[in-house]
Amino acid sequence: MPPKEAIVFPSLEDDEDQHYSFAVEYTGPPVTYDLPRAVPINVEKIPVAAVVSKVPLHTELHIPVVPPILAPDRNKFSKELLLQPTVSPTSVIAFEERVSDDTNNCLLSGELSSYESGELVELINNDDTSSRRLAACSVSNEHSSKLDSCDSFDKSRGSSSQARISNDDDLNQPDWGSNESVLSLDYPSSRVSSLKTGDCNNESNGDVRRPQAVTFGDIESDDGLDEEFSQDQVQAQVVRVKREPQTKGKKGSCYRCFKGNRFTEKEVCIVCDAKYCSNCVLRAMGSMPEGRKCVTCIGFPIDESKRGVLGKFSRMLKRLLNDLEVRQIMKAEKLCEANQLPPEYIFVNGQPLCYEELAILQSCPNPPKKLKPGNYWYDKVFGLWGKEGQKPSNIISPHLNVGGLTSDVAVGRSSSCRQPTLLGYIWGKAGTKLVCAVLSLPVPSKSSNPCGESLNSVTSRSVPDYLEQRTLQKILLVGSSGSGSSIIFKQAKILYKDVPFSEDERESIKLTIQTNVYGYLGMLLEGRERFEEESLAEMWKRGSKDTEPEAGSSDDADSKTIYSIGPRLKSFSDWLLKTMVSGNLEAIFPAATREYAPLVEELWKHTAIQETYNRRSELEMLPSVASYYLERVVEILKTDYEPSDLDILYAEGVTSSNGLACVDFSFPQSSPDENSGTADQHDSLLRYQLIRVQARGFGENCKWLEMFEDVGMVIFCVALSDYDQFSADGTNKMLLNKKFFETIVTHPSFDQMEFLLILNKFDMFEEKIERVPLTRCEWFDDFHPLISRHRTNTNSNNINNNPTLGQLAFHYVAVKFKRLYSSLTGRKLYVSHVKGLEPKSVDAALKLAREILKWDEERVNFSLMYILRRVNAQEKTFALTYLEAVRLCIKANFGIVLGVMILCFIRPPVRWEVDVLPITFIKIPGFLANLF
Ligand SMILES: Nc1nc2c(ncn2[C@@H]2O[C@H](COP(=O)(O)OP(=O)(O)OP(=O)(O)O)[C@@H](O)[C@H]2O)c(=O)[nH]1
Ligand SMILES: [Mg+2]
Repeated sequence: MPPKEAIVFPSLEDDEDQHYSFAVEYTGPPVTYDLPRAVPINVEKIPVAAVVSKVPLHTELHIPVVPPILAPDRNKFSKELLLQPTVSPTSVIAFEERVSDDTNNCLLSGELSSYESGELVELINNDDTSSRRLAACSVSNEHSSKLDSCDSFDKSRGSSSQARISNDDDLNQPDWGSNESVLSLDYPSSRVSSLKTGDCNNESNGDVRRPQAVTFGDIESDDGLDEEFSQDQVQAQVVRVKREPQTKGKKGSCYRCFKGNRFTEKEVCIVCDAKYCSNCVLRAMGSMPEGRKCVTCIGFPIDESKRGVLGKFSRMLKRLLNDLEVRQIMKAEKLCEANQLPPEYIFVNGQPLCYEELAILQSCPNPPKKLKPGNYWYDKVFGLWGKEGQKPSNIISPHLNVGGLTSDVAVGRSSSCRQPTLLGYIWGKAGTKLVCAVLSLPVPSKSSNPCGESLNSVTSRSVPDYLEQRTLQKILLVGSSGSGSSIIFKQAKILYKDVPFSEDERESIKLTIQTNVYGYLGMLLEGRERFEEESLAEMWKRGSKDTEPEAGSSDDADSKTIYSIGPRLKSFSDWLLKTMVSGNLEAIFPAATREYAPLVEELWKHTAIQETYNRRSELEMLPSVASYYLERVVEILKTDYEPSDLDILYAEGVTSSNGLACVDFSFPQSSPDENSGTADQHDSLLRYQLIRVQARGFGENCKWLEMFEDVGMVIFCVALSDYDQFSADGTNKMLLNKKFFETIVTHPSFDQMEFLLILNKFDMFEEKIERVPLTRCEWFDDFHPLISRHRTNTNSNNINNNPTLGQLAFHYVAVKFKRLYSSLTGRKLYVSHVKGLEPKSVDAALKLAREILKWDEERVNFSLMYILRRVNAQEKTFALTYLEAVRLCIKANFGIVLGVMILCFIRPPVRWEVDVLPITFIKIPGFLANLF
């Protein structure tokens, strides 16, 4: 019997007929009737002292003092079933089960006092994610004695039980109470009050043959049990026993119907390895709240050999269930608490981990990959990680407070990997890279860089900074609200990431989209009301003018227009508008999608809404993307809706509006037919990081801007279509953009920084400029384009011969910004027009950003890396200062000549001149420079 089922019974040699009750886990077939529920309590939060029954307290009576039960040490105990003393031989009073898992609410608890023997009780976990069924049973003294002597229970340890039932004779226990009192421990008094104390004490009660006394072994009490809880014993307890299947037929057959052979397709329980055929699997596994487990295995830890299959569905499940169900089950299987890796299975430097340590390990920037139970060694200084007795398998984040030994000992286990700290950050060095490649040794990822940070001196730290810059180029994307920065960010994800959005992201984006769609619907309903009022007013006006209202025509008929809806839809519409106004739209999800889908469908198909939708251009609040979703409103508001990449791209509110979002990517290699060379291949190896921050995210006076001074360039995003828009205080939005642009480009953090201005929403701009003059914005009041008479096609792309008005206006706006930038910084601004909704357009703009970075790099590349390779550690400080001066000169557009002059004037060591000067005049191709 596994320890969790250990039940403690008193020795009752003296009374063979005595009956006692206890709770065991119910393992029979599913029951058809509703089970009474035992409500959980969280004992951690309610330290409860013992409740003493209403015994007449004699002065000489010695009442045992029971300390409050503290939270169990989760490392010490796996599972224990605690039995409270029974009062009546045929009823169970109370029990509780401790489950050692990684939650704080690890206590299951219930009360069986009112249940008959054999009756089932559903035991609910505190977080309501799992429940257990227990049967109240009664056993004879004989059986209880057997249970008492059961192997799995080591009475002397006292650890498997919190409460022990005893008879009068067993008085050699130190803190046993009076033979007249009944105590209950770690149980709220309110609940304990259900104990029929009278029953316990009243000897005249026929049910009670003998008064009972209880003693309690507190988990962490210091009442002499400490020695008993030796470390070894505690460790012994955490060995989890593999659960055996309930039934087993002939070899290869289904464990439930006993049909089939080993070739029959079967689904396997990840706990007990029971195999079920497709006819039985759903019956045997139920709704699978913890994935593929028999109903009776729910709550049990998985068989560790099956960890690899967690979350990987079988073809059988896919056939039996729909996609959504399979995904939910797989998600639960991977993420539910019961299936998480038990920390005590992982030994690091000889010591088992505790929950906190495992959490640290798994959440560090560079965690071990595919962590499995076993013995590992970990070098805290270098972050080397490997299986005990083997070479390092990868480099994880260093300085994690996990495992037993210091790094010295750990390194001793694999001395070949030990490196003196004096070497500094060695991973960037070509030699190290080569050695690692030859010996198949792991190399730390860039994210595990803290290692380098903490080890290096100030001078040597600059070296990897240069190298780092060359491998991960950071690009800051900024723009004021509505400029389209988040759409560009999302486009980058979709364009350059293999998996742009994770399952979880998609799930939350789905809710966002559905909320948005309700919002758009609300705007339509608002518009409908307005249009209805307008047409009614018009009707009445016309009616009073043209004809007298016909005698007998009802008021109702008069007050109907194409925008009118029936009372039922009207009340739904009123409710939705009210919810929107109160800002509670999010609160009605996800129930809304289920409950209101039919109403939404009816509403959408109604002529009144369709007519309103036809006039959507008049609804100012309705964003242009709204129609994309409203066309598919019925499909989107269904529960099984799965957003496509395009849906996500168009969705508003997906990237946090004031927060920071970043994505790492490489530009994919161009297709073979495109003109690609070695440089292009090289580019696909370079990593870029796009960091998107919205204006609000910089805080007051852009105080957080300093955080981004290590970026390689800034992309500033402006919506071209803002020129005729005004903010709430009446300021033109283009002027607000201009002001924000000035703040950013003149910020000291971005001194000498390259800027690319993206003039976004070019599609809207081209369309709008035909209707609304650009001069609507006072900054553009001198825009007087010469328009060719031969201009026939407004969308012509032939910008040189016959530019469209939109193109002319774009150039004008671009020049305005360029002049502004030049006047503020004395530098050149790069500008690109973009249609944010078109991937190609965004791709072109981001590739332009890459080119700008490259030009910038190449200008600086001439000698820096070359010099750095040649100097020794002492010369490094001087070298770096020197090179920085050259770099700044070049960057500041003083030109190469000046850079070289400085090289000559400052007179670096002679051998540098010999090495460097000749190369300074040779442009090192980007890919060569990156090898250094
Ligand atoms: N027609 C058109 N719409 C665009 C374009 N770029 C963005 N939009 C839409 O403009 C709206 C605002 O774009 P976002 O990318 O969310 O703007 P933002 O800079 O993130 O601003 P906030 O969302 O306010 O933080 C969205 O509805 C986009 O779909 C474009 O080039 N053309
Ligand atoms: Mg946005």
